[in-house]
Amino acid sequence: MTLQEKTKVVLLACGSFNPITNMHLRMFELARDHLEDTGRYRVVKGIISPVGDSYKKKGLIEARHRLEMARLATQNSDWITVDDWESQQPEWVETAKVVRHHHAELISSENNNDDVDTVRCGKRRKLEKNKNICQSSSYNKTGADSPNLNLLCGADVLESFSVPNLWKPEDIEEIVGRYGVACITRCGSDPEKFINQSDVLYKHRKNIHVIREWVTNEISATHVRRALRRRQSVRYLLPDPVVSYIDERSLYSAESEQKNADVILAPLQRYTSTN
Ligand SMILES: Nc1ncnc2c1ncn2[C@@H]1O[C@H](COP(=O)(O)OP(=O)(O)OP(=O)(O)O)[C@@H](O)[C@H]1O
Ligand SMILES: O=C(O)c1ccc[n+]([C@@H]2O[C@H](COP(=O)([O-])O)[C@@H](O)[C@H]2O)c1
Repeated sequence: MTLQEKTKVVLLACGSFNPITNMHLRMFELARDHLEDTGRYRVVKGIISPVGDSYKKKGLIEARHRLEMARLATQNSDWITVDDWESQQPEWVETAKVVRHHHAELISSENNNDDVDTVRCGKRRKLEKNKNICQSSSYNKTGADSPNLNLLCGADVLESFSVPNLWKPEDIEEIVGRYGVACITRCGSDPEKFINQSDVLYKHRKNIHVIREWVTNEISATHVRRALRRRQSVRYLLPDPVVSYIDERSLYSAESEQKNADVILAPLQRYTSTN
């Protein structure tokens, strides 16, 4: 298969990123390697979409800080970018809607003959040095292929599909059926088993790429926040500029961890109240 015949893929990661960790960045690299190793895909862009404050997760600090940390973490990447559309919405937005929004943007960039790979991350000069992406950009202009948007997530998110009142069944169907998922394994997770046990996931199993992280790595934002509260070092768990950003503002404390402590998570609140 020639480069031009490969399907272009954009990876979209939705989450709290409270704060962004090295594992969040690694997810993108793992997924790109895995998809490109199949010989069928070209991963042209990664998007990080931090959730808005109205998600109301316990300990969630303000989106402006989470966005800034994500920007600092990706400032040297030539393909991963941070998008604030989701976090700017006045209410919490279902992930299916976030995926739909980014897919529509992608299609509209293609239709406008924009350079999909560079138009929204503003790193044109750097990207043009990348031969693969440069070739894929010129190919876009022919309109001959249409890009896929895959939701990039850890196995915990896939497994959360079965939590009652957390996800709407039609949203799950849309995400896996219409767009597709790139799922990174986590310690203690068994995504293949989970897919087999779920009728909707099994039906769309060809759209779910399970990507094994062989160097099991349980860096989690929860662990990072806990270490920060205990004044322990988080260096090498997070990019250095993110560590400095947190330290300079003392962003995480016992007090910040109590944010939303008595509030119900937005999706649970929304779906429980409409049942
Ligand atoms: N160690 C990890 N391995 C695989 N996926 C991960 C890992 N850490 C985070 N992710 C994934 O990154 C995405 C964003 O996750 P999120 O911001 O909730 O990170 P988190 O570290 O799991 O957060 P928290 O500990 O606050 O729940 C999710 O899809 C999540 O599954
Ligand atoms: O769309 C939904 O129904 C839905 C239900 C629960 C969670 N999500 C999204 O999944 C992500 C989970 O992030 P986190 O930090 O709670 O693991 C976050 O982006 C949420 O908006 C989405």
